[in-house]
Amino acid sequence: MNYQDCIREIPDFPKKGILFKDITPIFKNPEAFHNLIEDLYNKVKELDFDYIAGIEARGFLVGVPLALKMNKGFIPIRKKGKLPGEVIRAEYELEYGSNTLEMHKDAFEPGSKILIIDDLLATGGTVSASIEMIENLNGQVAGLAFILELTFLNGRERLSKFPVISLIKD
Ligand SMILES: O=P(O)(O)OC[C@H]1O[C@H](OP(=O)(O)OP(=O)(O)O)[C@H](O)[C@@H]1O
Ligand SMILES: Nc1ncnc2[nH]cnc12
Repeated sequence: MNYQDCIREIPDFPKKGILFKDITPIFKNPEAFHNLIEDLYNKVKELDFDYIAGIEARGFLVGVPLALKMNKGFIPIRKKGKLPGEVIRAEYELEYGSNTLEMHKDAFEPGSKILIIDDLLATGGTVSASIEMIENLNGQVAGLAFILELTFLNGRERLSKFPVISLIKD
């Protein structure tokens, strides 16, 4: 089964007016899940990076299997209050609200090259907060990869400094 056919749309979630793209059916179908990770792998394999950073929660679903396949370390970027060590934080706005993300200050060695992974690019607020934290910790952002890009929200425009990969544009 193609992962492209496993994304369903749920209107008015989590707020009225938002058309929510639900990726959960991909992970229920091993063939679709496999195809997804294979496609992502083929798109990012030319990039030069040391670690994959995944954004909680849906970024973990794709970041962890990809990191394992590519023999790279995985770094979690989490919502506030979840990481136990010393953290750096960044506040941000997204398509349907605002929040705070955190990373461990010692998550990677200064100068490391990091590929950021998330499931979906909407306004780009979430990934921009992640870039800000990585750069403040003296990391180099090697690229940004997503399953799905909502092009009408123009998130890509604020990310023009970096290679941006998305498997599906909507
Ligand atoms: O480009 P943006 O407008 O910032 O939106 C994209 C973000 O929104 C969703 O996360 P959400 O905060 O809903 O969290 P979840 O992954 O924990 O469900 C999605 O997984 C991205 O991280
Ligand atoms: N429309 C949407 N569907 C799923 N996740 C999202 N994150 C931000 N906007 C979203």
